[in-house]
Amino acid sequence: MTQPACIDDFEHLAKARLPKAAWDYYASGANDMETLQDNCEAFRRYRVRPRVLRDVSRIDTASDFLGFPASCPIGIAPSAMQCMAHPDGERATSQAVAQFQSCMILSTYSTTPLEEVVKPTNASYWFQLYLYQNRPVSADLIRRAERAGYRALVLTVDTPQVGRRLPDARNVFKLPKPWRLANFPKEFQILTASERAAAGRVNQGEMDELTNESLGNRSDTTLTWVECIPWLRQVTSLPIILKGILTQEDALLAVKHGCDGIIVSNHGGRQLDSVSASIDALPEVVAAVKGRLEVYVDGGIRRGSDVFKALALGAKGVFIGRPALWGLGYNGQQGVEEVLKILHDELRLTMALAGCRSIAEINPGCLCKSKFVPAKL
Ligand SMILES: Cc1cc2nc3c(=O)[nH]c(=O)nc-3n(C[C@H](O)[C@H](O)[C@H](O)COP(=O)(O)O)c2cc1C
Ligand SMILES: CC(C)CC(=O)C(=O)O
Repeated sequence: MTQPACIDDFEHLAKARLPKAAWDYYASGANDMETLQDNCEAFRRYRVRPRVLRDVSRIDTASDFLGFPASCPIGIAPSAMQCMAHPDGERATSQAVAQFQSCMILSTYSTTPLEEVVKPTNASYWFQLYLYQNRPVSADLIRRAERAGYRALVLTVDTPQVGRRLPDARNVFKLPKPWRLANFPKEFQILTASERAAAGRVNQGEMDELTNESLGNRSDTTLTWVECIPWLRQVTSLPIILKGILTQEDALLAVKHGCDGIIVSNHGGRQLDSVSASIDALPEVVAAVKGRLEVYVDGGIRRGSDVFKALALGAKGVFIGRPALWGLGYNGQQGVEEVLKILHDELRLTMALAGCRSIAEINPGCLCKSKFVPAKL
């Protein structure tokens, strides 16, 4: 292949370059990976209803993330440990997003300190948060994110425990040296198998170690609506986005608790296997919130036409997870830029061929459902 021409090409190129354990960590979903597969297939059950003869000589993809302008409504979802994909890791992703003027959500489990990721540009940076039982640790992360210039906090709510990803269990996955979870001091780092043995712990695989017991502080499995959102409101004035909402019931609770946004997401099929594809959960969430907060979606977006479909179903914007990691693994910053550019170009072409000249013109009437799901060529 001389030049990658679509997102799937980046997947193949990155796979050929990355060590197996890193590839498996990025690629895998939970258990039988039904949701992972459905995230992509569900887009194929929607068909576009194109309008013609509408002067599509100028296509405008300008959008915004929480009011901050963006060149198009495609942002980067938080994914942990990006230095395994490329030594420049999160820095490279950030540079690409800055060039592209869109939005990057940085994972708590970044392999680059959060302060070194934000660029002085018009791009938006949001910080993804896992809350720990040891709340001062979380409060400290929030204050650092505020000082560094992050514009929103994204609380991931679908991960009270980490889903079981079988390839990681088989590989006994651990973050390879010299990389570290750069937002935490040394005592929070992941133990190696021998360190675990020395500490007398059962060797149950690194992912279990990483989060269920993890970081010396333990992810807080006791989180509830009534406790954690008011706590967040008390420690920060940044907008709060909940990531991992899949039902109208929880969407309504997000509205009730004064959240600023929702990301409809199943964590890229990595948490509870057999939940709905995110694009299938989107309409009920959009209908429930009735415009009272911003609704974004991630999961399975591999084409500009997928972005178009998500917007038609009411998403304010979309986030991509693995495609950015593939671009990064293939060619660092340039690879992520190419991934964003291809999706942007595809979105623009879809809009032109569907007769939509601006993001505002994309609406539910642009889509219909199809029972026929074409086989992937
Ligand atoms: C390797 C990997 C690591 C991830 N790490 C995080 C994380 O640290 N925090 C988080 O909220 N979501 C995390 N996610 C989930 C993504 O933010 C996003 O929901 C998902 O990747 C979207 O699906 P897609 O990969 O099909 O685009 C991760 C996903 C992947 C693939
Ligand atoms: C360390 C993990 C919990 C990060 C994550 O969210 C993931 O791997 O999906």
